[in-house]
Amino acid sequence: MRLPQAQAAVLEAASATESRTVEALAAALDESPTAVTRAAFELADDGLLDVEEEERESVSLTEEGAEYRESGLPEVRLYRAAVDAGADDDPVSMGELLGAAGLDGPAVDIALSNFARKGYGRIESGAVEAAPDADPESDAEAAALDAVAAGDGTDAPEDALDALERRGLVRREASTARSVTLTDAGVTALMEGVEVADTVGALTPDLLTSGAWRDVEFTEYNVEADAETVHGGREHILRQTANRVKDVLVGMGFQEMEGPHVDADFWINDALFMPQDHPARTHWDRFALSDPRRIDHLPEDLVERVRRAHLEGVGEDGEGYHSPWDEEFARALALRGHTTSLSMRYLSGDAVGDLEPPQRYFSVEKVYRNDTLDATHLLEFFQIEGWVMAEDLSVRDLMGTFEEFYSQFGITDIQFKPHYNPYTEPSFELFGRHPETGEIIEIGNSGIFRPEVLEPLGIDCDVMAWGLALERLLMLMYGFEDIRDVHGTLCDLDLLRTVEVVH
Ligand SMILES: N[C@@H](Cc1ccccc1)C(=O)O
Repeated sequence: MRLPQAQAAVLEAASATESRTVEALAAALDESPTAVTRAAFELADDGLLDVEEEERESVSLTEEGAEYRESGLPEVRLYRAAVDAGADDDPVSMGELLGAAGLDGPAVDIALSNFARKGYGRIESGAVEAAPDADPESDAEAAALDAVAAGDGTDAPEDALDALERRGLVRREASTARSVTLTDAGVTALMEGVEVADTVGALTPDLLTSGAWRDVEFTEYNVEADAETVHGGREHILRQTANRVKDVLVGMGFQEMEGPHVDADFWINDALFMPQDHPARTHWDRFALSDPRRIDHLPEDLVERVRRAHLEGVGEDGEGYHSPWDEEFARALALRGHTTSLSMRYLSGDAVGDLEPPQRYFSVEKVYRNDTLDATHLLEFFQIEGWVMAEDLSVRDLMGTFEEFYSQFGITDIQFKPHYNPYTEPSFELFGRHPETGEIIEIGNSGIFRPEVLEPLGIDCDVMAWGLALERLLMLMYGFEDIRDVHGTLCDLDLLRTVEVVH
């Protein structure tokens, strides 16, 4: 039998009685593991070799983990120092113990937070009390560190490894281990004799520059042989969906807005008739900038008209807030909490000049909120902002627009709930049903801008507007239950690699 060089070598190095790992073969043959793997898969496809795959976990120490294995875990060092100083009888001052244990910098916090957790004692008003019966010799995490260093970390107790991983002291990686054994057909082939075919398996720079590629014989590709999975780059599903949303809205006659992520409160709130003492304008909810702290340029006339609307309202029997309105407050810079700031910039004429009805604009852009992270909230997310400016708009137009928009994503059962926004009247929240849990989740907020918003902007027709959450749309389309699977530091790479595009 004639085989390409790599396959012949792997066949000869494999054994019928003992399975050999790809790594061992690669070392013995002085070949790369990738070349051996490829040859093994090709031989397997011809029935000459069995390839066995095993998912393995490997555990290794991080730099910090190695350091603590040398010097002891900070909490263990604190405990030993405490017992030496008699803290198992009487509390001893922490400063003294830290010195004795040689702990400083970040190790101090680490020692303190793990000391109590592991039952080594208590720390109260700066004094340490050591638990007399604690036993640092049987510290499970220290033992697991030793096991990992000795190379048999995968045998260490799972909860100790979990704790070490959370502390950043060990790294756990999954890998696929492949090993091969000769099949009967492989043994027969070897006995009958294997010749190395004089073929070239891969084009090299040498072959190209010397021109030798013209004369050599190339190995046939076996496109049916199994192969290692190579994950190429791929558009993130969130970006993919954002682009689809843009296409849909452009298809519905909308133009795209763009503008700053950091903006003046004037554009984010004041132009929207949000009172300056509104709870959402406190430092709790927004990410304020300290440098630069304020915007230099605001259109003066507009500032004056917005100020008057806040104080007195608009129209003959208008009602304002009658509370002070501070221009400096309006100039403060923050990361935008919604993209309605862009709508204000466009509607005011500031972005692209004065606009005559009818007009339709949208953006699919990031917004930032100081929320508590959970399955449906992130500190930053994408908002699908949009507005339509026309004579005589009604709630029907608003609902119809959403029905048309969401139906393009296969979502046909959205629900509306009356809502309150300082800047729209009437206002509606939108809800959709989660395809997996059946739960009704909020997907957006909308309304028709109030005269108090439109009049200062110099607009005398109707404007309906909305902000929809892109991530929530994604949840409805794909059935994701935890938004952190899709983005953020904990996202599930496997899911992102394999998720199918929904059409
Ligand atoms: N800004 C609102 C959405 C919205 C935009 C425009 C009009 C009405 C509502 C939000 O972030 O929830």
